Amino acid sequence: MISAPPDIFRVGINLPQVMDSPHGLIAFAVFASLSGLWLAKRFSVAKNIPGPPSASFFTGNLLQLVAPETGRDWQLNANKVHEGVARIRTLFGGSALLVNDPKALHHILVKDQDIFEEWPAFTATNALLFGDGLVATIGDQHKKQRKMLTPAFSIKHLRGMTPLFVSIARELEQHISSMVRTQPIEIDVTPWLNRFALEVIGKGGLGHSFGKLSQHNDFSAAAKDLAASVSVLVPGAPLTPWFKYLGPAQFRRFILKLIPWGLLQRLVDIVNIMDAEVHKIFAAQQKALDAGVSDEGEGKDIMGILPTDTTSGAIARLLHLLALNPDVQSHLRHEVVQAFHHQDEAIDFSNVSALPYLDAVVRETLRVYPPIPTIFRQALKDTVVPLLHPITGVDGEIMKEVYIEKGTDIFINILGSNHHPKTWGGDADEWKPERWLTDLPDSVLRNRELSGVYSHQMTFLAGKRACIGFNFSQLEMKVALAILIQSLEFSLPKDKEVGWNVGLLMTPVIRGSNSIHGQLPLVIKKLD
Ligand code: HEM
Repeated sequence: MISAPPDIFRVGINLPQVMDSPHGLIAFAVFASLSGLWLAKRFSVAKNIPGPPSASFFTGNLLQLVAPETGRDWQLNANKVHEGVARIRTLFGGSALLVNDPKALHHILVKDQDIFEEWPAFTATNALLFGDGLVATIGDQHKKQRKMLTPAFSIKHLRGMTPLFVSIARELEQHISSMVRTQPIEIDVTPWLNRFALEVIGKGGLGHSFGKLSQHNDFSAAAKDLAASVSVLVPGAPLTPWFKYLGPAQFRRFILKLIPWGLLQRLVDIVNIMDAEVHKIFAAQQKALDAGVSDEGEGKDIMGILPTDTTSGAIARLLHLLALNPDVQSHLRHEVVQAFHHQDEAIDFSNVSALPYLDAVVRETLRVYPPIPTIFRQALKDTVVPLLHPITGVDGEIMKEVYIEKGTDIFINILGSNHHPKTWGGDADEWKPERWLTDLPDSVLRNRELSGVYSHQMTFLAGKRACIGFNFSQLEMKVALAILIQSLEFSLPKDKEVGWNVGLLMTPVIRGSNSIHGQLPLVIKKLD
């Protein structure tokens, strides 16, 4: 088993600390010169658009944006103070736009989606880590791959997969129940939820089991560490498109192995573990196909999608909120027990999707706490983007639209969009499941600019690159909750405070542990 050196995931590995070590300093110098060239053209971007003051010439506002403990509030406030479009500072005086205005987002993600493409650093990083799958491609190649994958996420397909989801959730419940049978105990639920989500994607998507949920496996540990490792390396992301010019994959791996930086080495290990497992899966599938074994109904055509911990993070957030709000937890348990009477076979796609309170809890959780807070885009040419809510420029001019130069980086503020007070009202920041049980305000229902694929929110984004798995993930969350909540009660540990760190994904951590390694300790009691 390959495991991470203990201090790799400490919060302290951020840009300032990297610069404290000789290796970090050399890496930073290379990074700085390349990034300087890369950013030279960006000094003039959107000068009249107001934004927060730059915190540092070297890193602008980037370290505030991704600061583990405070980044979430910073992202929310930046768009509250500076309304729907804020100019933020990036590396070496460069600028980018942080956007949450509904009309601007509609243009960027839907209407003018061909002008705003994925960040090259994002697709390049995905290509380097996972190969040329959907998340690493753009343009026609992306369109083609997406068209091939879409049927695998249809409602018809998900209906067929529901019993499989139920049986995996039941396996999870049984393992947890066996640990808490005699008395309530504290359990870190993150590895369990991660193995659950992996098994759901493995069996549901690839027809492949990653092993028993009760057993540690390297792949699941690698998947769990992946987002944390990549998040810490985000400030170096502009370098990744250059990295492919270093030579073939074998050579690049050789070069990486020479760099004595624990975090990078862990990332190489993670990629190697995933690569080996994916090759095993391909070989097994090829064998099955050669033997004429049908894969119908198991959704093996979701091949190429890497399992992520977005959904396991969302389930963790749901359990944490239920532990924080025992009344909501009891109400939810009552609804689910009434509907299913502890009988797994009573659960199907339609009835688990239609439970009003379960649905409200899930929608509100995804709105207030989107697992991915920010997504990046880049303008491929000069363009003008209209605003729903005009802003006041630095020179006092009222701006109903913003001019965006070719090459401008756009930070889609998913979090800020879901909390927009002019859309969701003055209580937008509050977690209130009951908001979904009454009529939503006109500012939501009659707002044609709210183009998110899911429930008027940006959580799964909008347009041609919106999350293809959002129905899959809804089903997974609802089935897991419906099974766990019937027989288990979740409460908070007395001696630990859980916080959620910002990164590429939101990650639960124990406050004061100084680690970004995901942990969510909950006290779990078996109900009679
Ligand atoms: C709560 C859980 C999830 C959230 C919040 C989420 C969110 C997102 C977001 C925001 C994007 C857009 C990324 C971008 O444009 O750069 C995305 C893309 C994607 N998601 Fe999800 N996702 C979730 C679960 C899933 C699941 C369970 C699957 C697969 C089974 C999945 C598969 C994908 C794929 C393949 C893409 C790329 C789509 C494309 O480029 O066309 N997601 N997701």
